[in-house]
Amino acid sequence: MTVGEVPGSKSITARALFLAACADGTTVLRRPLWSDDTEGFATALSTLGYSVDRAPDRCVVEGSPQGPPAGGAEVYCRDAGTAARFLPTLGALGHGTFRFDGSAQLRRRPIGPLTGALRALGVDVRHDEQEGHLPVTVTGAGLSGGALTLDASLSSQFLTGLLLAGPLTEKGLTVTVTDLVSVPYVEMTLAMMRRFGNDVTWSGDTFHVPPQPYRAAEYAIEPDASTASYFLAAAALTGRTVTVPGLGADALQGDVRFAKVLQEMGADVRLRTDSVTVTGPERLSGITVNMRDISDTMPTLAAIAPFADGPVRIEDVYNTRVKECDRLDACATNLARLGVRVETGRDWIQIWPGTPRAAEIDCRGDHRIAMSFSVTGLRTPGLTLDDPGCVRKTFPEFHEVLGALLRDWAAEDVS
Ligand SMILES: O=C(O)C1=C[C@@H](OP(=O)(O)O)[C@@H](O)[C@H](O)C1
Ligand SMILES: C=C(OP(=O)(O)O)C(=O)O
Repeated sequence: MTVGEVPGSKSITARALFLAACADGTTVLRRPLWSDDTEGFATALSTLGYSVDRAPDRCVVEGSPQGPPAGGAEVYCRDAGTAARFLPTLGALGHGTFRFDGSAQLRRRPIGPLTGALRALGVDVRHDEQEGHLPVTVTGAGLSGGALTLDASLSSQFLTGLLLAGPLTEKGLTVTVTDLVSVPYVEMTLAMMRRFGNDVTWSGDTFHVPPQPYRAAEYAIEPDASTASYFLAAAALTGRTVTVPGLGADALQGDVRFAKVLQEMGADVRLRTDSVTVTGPERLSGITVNMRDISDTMPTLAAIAPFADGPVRIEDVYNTRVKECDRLDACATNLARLGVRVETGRDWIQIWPGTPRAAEIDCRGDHRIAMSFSVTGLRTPGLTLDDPGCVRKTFPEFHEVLGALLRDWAAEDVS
């Protein structure tokens, strides 16, 4: 069964919008994601004075290499970590006072390493309420650049925000990281900067970004690999076959490696250059896996783990505690509600085989908890979600697409 409706990558759409805004000329993005996060990102760019023309299957952006055309703005980042961690650097490149705020959920998430880095570069940054959190006011006067040290152990997005802005600084930017999570997202940033004409050098812990204009581009956005994980997990759990076209071994997104995790658990996985197919085994096997690089798929694995024939242990995912919610705690609490044995530590979770019973999932407003446990629901009659709508952050049509897949499977069984 082919899932043709996996929408565009959130992370690629956000970077492409940023790069388009910084480029000299007009950029056309093909098949961007339109969801709460990326609509918020595009709206934020409009608020910053950029011309952004949105259509369902494309987006046209007029770049402004001098920084935001607006001489000041109030930018609302909604729930989006990408907007909160990328856009303040645009404010710093601009001229005027730029205030960034977000939802209560986003305000709880850390931003201090990024604002500390901007201060180290001489930018006037003020946390308006709580140090290290939104709302934040950036008084931009252009960025001269220079060298700084960054702790990216809680989020790689701090580094991406700085790298993306680096080419538009006067002297360029040198960033040395003391720790770094989610490395594939940084590789994605560098690959996309390259497509827009900039070459970052990365050696050991240090990234050097030369001052260099970005060139506008025509850019096609891949389907979202984290979103695909729910459909691949659904196949793995039910013994069915799912193919996601447009996403394969050549993908920019590290989360495509989730298919390899399913393979290690016994699924039959075909990872071609531009598609991935998963066929579920009779029974998944238990596994111990380090998900530091692909931690957005930790809840997907946790949600199918009870159906494996042995314990599933997921390690090195501390920073999932500072995502849309504390995801280690949310997974553990919800699995326990389903009657499944589970234990967590600072940066790990272990789940034992069990037979989940009917319960309501406490989504905590987190799209990934809602989508992951919807997959558990495929083998748990009576499982419900307290907040199904929270999927709007990255995939507003999730429940409809999953429902259509189930109807196709039922039709297959009849014929
Ligand atoms: O740069 C990005 O687009 C992202 C990086 C990751 O965050 P962290 O670096 O905070 O782990 C990921 O979880 C998030 O969904 C998107
Ligand atoms: C962590 C996530 O989002 P962000 O950090 O971009 O808000 C996510 O989508 O799982």
